[in-house]
Amino acid sequence: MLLLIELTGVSKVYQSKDSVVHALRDIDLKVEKGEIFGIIGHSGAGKSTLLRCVNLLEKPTSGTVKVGDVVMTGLSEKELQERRKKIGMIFQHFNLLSTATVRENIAFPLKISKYPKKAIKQRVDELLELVGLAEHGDKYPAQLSGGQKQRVGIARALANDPDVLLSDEATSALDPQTTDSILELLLDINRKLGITILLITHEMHVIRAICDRVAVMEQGRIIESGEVLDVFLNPQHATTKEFVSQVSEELDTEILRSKAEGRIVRIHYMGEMAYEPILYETVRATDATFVILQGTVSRMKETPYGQLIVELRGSQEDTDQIIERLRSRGLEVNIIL
Ligand SMILES: Nc1ncnc2c1ncn2[C@@H]1O[C@H](COP(=O)(O)OP(=O)(O)OP(=O)(O)O)[C@@H](O)[C@H]1O
Repeated sequence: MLLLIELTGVSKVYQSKDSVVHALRDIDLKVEKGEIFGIIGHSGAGKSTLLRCVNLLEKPTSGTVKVGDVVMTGLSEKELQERRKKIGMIFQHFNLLSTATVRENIAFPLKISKYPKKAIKQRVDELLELVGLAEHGDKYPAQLSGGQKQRVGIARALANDPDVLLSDEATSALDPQTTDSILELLLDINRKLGITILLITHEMHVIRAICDRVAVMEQGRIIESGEVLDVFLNPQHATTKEFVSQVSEELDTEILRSKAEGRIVRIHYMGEMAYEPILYETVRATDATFVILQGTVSRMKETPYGQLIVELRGSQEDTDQIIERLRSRGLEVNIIL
C-alpha cells in the first residue's frame, strides 16, 4: 500500500504567559492512499490540532509531516499555499460565505487557483451534481438545511480535485439522519474519486459507518489504533472500550447473572457467515444445550456485523469444547459470565 500521509514524532506545545499545553505528544501516524482513516477522542484530546498539523494550518513544535511526496514541514509559506489546494478540508460549522450563493461558494477556491472563467461554471456544475445539489446552486447558505450546507462545504473542498480530504467533525452539528446521509456521501466520494479521507470525530458511530482504520487519542497521544473491526472486537484501552460501548448493545449483566443457569458468551460474526447452523452443529456434538438471549445486526462500513448473546447450558468440559470449536471456525467468542 502507498502511504499518503505520514506524521513522524509530531509534537505541538501551546505556550502562553501562564500556561503550557502539550496538545500533541510524539505522534506517529501513517494513512494509506485511498483509505478512510478516523481519529476519535474526547474533547481536548488533540484531534483538531492533529488534523490541522496535516495541512500545516497549525505548525508542529517538532516532528515532520509528509503528504504524498511532499514534506509539508519543509515548505515555505508560498509553497504551502500551493500544496494546500490539493488538500481539501470540511468543518463542523461549514464555514460558508453567507453573502455568496452556493455556486459562488464552490467557485471560490477555483477563482483563487485562477481557473479559466468558462471552466469554472462547468466544474461547479459537476460538483453540484456530485453532492446532490444541482437544484440549489443559486440559493444562499441561509436558505439551506444543515446537511445541504455541509454538501456545499464538501463540493468546495473538492473543487481543486484534491488527493486528501480532511474532515473536522463534519457531522457533529447534524441530526442522526442527516449525519448518515453525509457519511454516505463521503463514502461515495472516497469510492468514486479514490480520495483519501482523514476525519476526526467523538462519535464511534461515524467510525463504524465509514472508516477502514481508526486511532484513539487521549491527552495528545494515540493510545490505540488498528483496523476498525479489530478495535471493535478487542478494544484494549479503557477509553477505547468506552467509545465502543457507544455503539454496542448494553447488556444488563445483573439480570443475566440472576437468570442464567449456564455460561454466557457473546459471539460476533461478520458478513454472510451463517452463525446459527455453526452454533447448532457445534452444540449438538456435545451433551450441552443453548439459549439465545439477545441478537443484533448492524453494519460495519457495508458489511453486516452482528452479535449474539448465548447461554450455554452443560458441563464445563462441554461448554469449553463448544467455545473452542466456535473459535476454531473463525467466530469471535467472548465469555461474559
Ligand atoms: N490555539 C491554542 N492555544 C492554546 N491552547 C490550545 C490552542 N488550541 C488548542 N489548545 C489546547 O490543546 C489541547 C488540544 O485541543 P484540540 O482542540 O486539538 O482537542 P480536540 O480533541 O480537537 O478537542 P475538541 O473536540 O474539543 O476540539 C486542549 O487542551 C486545548 O485547550
